[in-house]
Parts: sequence; structure tokens; C-alpha cells
Amino acid sequence: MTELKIRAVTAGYGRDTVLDSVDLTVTQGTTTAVLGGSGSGKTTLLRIIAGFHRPIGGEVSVGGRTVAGPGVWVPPERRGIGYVRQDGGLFPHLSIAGNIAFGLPRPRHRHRARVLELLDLVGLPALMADRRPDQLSGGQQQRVALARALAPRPGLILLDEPFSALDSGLRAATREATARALRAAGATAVLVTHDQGEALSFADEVAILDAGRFRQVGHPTDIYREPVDAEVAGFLGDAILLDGTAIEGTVSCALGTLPVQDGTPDGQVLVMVRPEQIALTRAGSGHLDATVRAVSYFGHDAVVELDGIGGTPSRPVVARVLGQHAPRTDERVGLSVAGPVRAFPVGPSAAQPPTGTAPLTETAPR
Ligand SMILES: Nc1ncnc2c1ncn2[C@@H]1O[C@H](COP(=O)(O)OP(=O)(O)OP(=O)(O)O)[C@@H](O)[C@H]1O
Repeated sequence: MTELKIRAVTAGYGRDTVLDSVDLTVTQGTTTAVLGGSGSGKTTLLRIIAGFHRPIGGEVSVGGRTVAGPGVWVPPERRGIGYVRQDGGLFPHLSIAGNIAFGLPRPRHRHRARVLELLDLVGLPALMADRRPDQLSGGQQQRVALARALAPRPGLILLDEPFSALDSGLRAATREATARALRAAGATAVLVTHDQGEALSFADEVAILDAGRFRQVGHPTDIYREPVDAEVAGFLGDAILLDGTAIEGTVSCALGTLPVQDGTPDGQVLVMVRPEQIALTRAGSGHLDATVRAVSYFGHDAVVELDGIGGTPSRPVVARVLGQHAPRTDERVGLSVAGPVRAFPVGPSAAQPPTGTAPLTETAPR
């Protein structure tokens, strides 16, 4: 399998620029998830890599070979790239075996062993080889689509929101089976998704695409814990944002005085706390007390809305706790924050100033 390199790629439709000089490297044998909202250009990026859309400028290389660039254009069928679409796109008139062997040299019936090997790789039983796509569940069809893309041993696999049409249980199982199959095949892959949990759990690296540019690229834990700014923090999960003042390794805010991440300059900051950094205990035993205003119980965890923090009126803050530790509405509880917290400088000296009118709390969809 091969390395993907994208350098200064600009692309659009008519006069509209969708990608503005983007760079991305996907190391051989790893998976990168491109995370972005609707219309951010995720599919356009995949279409450029696959050769279905021509960029205005820049260069794409796969395994050291330039496939798009100044004076160079390799057609899709000669790029050695596999593509898995959102709907799987299986051929309804072919058997599962026929679908998987579709991209292999003829005669296709010679490829039985490879078909069985691929069914095993994606976690499907051999007896499915002779079924038709409409005799499989949606998740099984997506696994067949992956097997078909892997069959010719492509240098690179592109996955365009392949789990989004599946219900949540099937989505998790299909995602895990896909990640396992890609690892077993040693595949280099790019997944595009608008689902932050999917991006963080599936990929070796996450690249956040917004308004035609990559805002941050990094290991999932690094970008979750150390987003470059408040907006990126919100892309990756729920984030509580509080005005604060940083002084010598601590920050004072509505949640008290907290240790702050190394490298935070002294001065006015926007403090970011993830809801799961807040621990709830008996009233009087935490750092501060707070009142429970609402509890959303999900079984495995619960989202708890708190106010009256430190005994003073305050706007609500959201904590996420284990379901078994969910408090009751109107209960007074103790509250502690597991630090260090992240803080973004604000004001004229900030390298990347967040807005001065940032809300006290900001939550991204669960
Ligand atoms: N064939 C096209 N002609 C004109 N504009 C297009 C075309 N395809 C996409 N666009 C526009 O380009 C922008 C980026 O589209 P793209 O499909 O790449 O986004 P996306 O991030 O994949 O979105 P989604 O998550 O909703 O699928 C959008 O504004 C879209 O309307």
C-alpha cells in the first residue's frame, strides 16, 4: 500500500472555490479521517484524489506517482484507488461473489479463492458469496462494498461516509469490522465523515476541514485535548467555554482556579473544559458546590446541567458522568474539574483570537 500526498490543492465548481490550497499527507498503512460539516468539501476532496474531479491547482501523488498536477492527469481507472460510496453501490444483478470480483481480470469465476479470502477479511461467512445484494442487511452490503474495493489490492482506499446510512448499532459494528479489515490488509485509507465520534474512534489521524481549509490535523487524542481554538474544540465534541484569567500555570474562571496546560500565556483567556472533566460528588466534598437543573440519562452515561456554581447565580454548565452516578434534579452536589484545562488567549496579543463575545457554554451535537 502507498502514501498519499496532497499539496496546495485548490478546487471548486464554476466560480465557487470549495478547497483553498489544502495540504494533507496520509502515511502508508494508516487511516486519516477528514471531519467536516455539510458542504465543507469532503466529497470534493475524495473525488479529486480518485480522479473524478479536476483541481484548479496543486498536486496529488499516490505512492510517489503524481496523478494530478501541472500538466499531469491520470484517469481514475489507472490510479489504483478503491472507492467505497455512502450507499455501497453494489450491482443488484450480480451475486456477492460477482460484485467482489468485478474489478479483477476476467474470467471472474477464477477468483473464488480471493472472494472467500475477502469475505473472511470483512467478517462475512463464505455462504454469502452466492447471495444477491438484496438478501443482505445494509451493514453486510457495506462490508461487501469494502471487499470489492479491496479486491484488486489498490494502493489507496477512499471511504465516503460509508456508515452514515446505517442505524447506530449496525454502524458501530460495521465501522469496527471495516477498521479491522483495513488494518489486516495494511491499507492506506481516507475516510470522510461529519461524525466526530466516528472520526476519533476510526482513524490514526483526524483532519478537520472547514470553509475549504484544514484547520487542524493530528492524532485523535491530541486534537481532542489540544484543539487549536474554541471553534475546533466544538467540532470535536462538547466544550464548555468560560471567560478566564491565566496567571503562572493556573486559570481563574467560573469553575474556580484550575491548572492550565503548559504554554498558556498569562492574561485574558477563553477556558475550555470538556464535560467529562467535571466530576460530581457529595455536596461540600468537591471544589465548589452546584445545583442540578436537569439530567439527561443515556444508560451508560448522563448529561447533567448545573448552575448556582459556588453559591452564586451562574449560567448553566454541562457535566457528563457515568450513568450510575447520575444525580437527581434540584440536588445540590460537589463539583471538581480534572485538569489541566486548555485555554485560548483572547485580545489583541492572541495568535488566534476567539470572539470576545463567546458564550459561557457551547455544546456540539452528541
Ligand atoms: N457538481 C457540483 N456542482 C456545483 N457545486 C457542487 C457540486 N458538487 C458539490 N458542489 C458544492 O460544493 C460544496 C462542497 O460540496 P461537497 O459535496 O464536497 O461537500 P461535503 O463536505 O461532502 O458535504 P456533505 O457532507 O453534505 O456531503 C457545496 O457547497 C456543494 O453545494
